[in-house]
Amino acid sequence: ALAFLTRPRAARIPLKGRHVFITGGSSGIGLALATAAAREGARVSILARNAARLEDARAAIRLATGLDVGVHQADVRDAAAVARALDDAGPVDVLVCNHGVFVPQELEKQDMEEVKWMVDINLMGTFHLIKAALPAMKARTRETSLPASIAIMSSQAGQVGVYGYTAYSASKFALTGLAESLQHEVISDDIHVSLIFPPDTETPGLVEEKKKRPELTTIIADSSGGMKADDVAKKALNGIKSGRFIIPCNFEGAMLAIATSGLTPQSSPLIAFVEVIGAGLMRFVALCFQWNWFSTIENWYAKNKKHG
Ligand SMILES: NC(=O)C1=CN([C@@H]2O[C@H](COP(=O)(O)OP(=O)(O)OC[C@H]3O[C@@H](n4cnc5c(N)ncnc54)[C@H](OP(=O)(O)O)[C@@H]3O)[C@@H](O)[C@H]2O)C=CC1
Ligand SMILES: CCCCCCCCCCCCCCCC(=O)[C@@H](N)CO
Repeated sequence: ALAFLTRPRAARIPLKGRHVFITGGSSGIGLALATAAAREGARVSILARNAARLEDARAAIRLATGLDVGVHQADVRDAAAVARALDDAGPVDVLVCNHGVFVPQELEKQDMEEVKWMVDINLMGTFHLIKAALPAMKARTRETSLPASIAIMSSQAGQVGVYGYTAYSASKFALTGLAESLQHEVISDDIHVSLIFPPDTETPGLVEEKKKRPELTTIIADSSGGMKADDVAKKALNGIKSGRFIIPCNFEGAMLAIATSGLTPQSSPLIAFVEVIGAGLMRFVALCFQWNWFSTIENWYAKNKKHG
């Protein structure tokens, strides 16, 4: 019955010879994705703000793969600059909206400027990219009769709210609403939307984040095992190629995906089966995690005498 029910229908999205456009491709997970996609024979373009870091990334990818990637300098907050970059790059087959910023802080202590900055880049930047890329992507799937992909980098903090991440989690949860609605709108063009949910991942961004991260944020985030950027990139590309809507990256991520499966699209009958069977059990496991997190917060505040 699930094999009949699951929608959208399963797809195989080839990468070889196709144009993969990756934002935030100059660092961390984006750089790992660009390198892996180039290795798979894709034509890769990367976009970021800092020109020097883009050139360093291009050199690193050439060193690792012997292949050249296209670089585009733009701020995703600037819709016109994003449109120009996509125009220069040419029609895209696989759009990876990976750029992102994160500064954890209790909302009470965080400036509204910083909240807006995270939402503008993580959420509005993704809107700018999709708006600019979509017309040419649609024309291209009609032309080539090959399925295309729009992949969006979320985070496990986009599946569950975490102490210190009010702004960041809000920006990432919002991407789920965007992605679910968008999948309805683009399925008839054979475009498959993916949401990627990594745990803490060793990147230059994480090194910066850890300098400021509240202790409780780190304790709760440590509930999920850390990963290397190359491993996240591998999981992400496999998920994109299989046209998966939800792409978890580690074991905790697989549990989170079941616990939060709700009304998400699902093209795999096998995973749908695990979701149907696992839902009740994973809700129980989730309650145990929340019990543990609230106990930790309570004890931490008791110890540090920081009651509001
Ligand atoms: N590392 C982690 O622990 C996790 C990361 N993620 C998500 O993965 C993604 C990548 O993270 P990570 O690799 O750690 O990040 P890094 O900080 O290492 O890299 C971020 C990339 O995004 C680019 N970028 C940032 N702001 C903009 C902007 N306004 N316009 C264009 N490009 C921009 C950066 O280039 P430049 O600064 O030059 O613009 C850089 O290439 C993010 O969306 C993040 O939220 C999710 C879960 C865990
Ligand atoms: C049903 C049972 C579920 C059990 C597992 C729960 C684990 C949740 C941990 C949340 C971790 C959030 C990490 C955010 C990383 C990130 O995005 C920042 N580093 C910024 O980039």
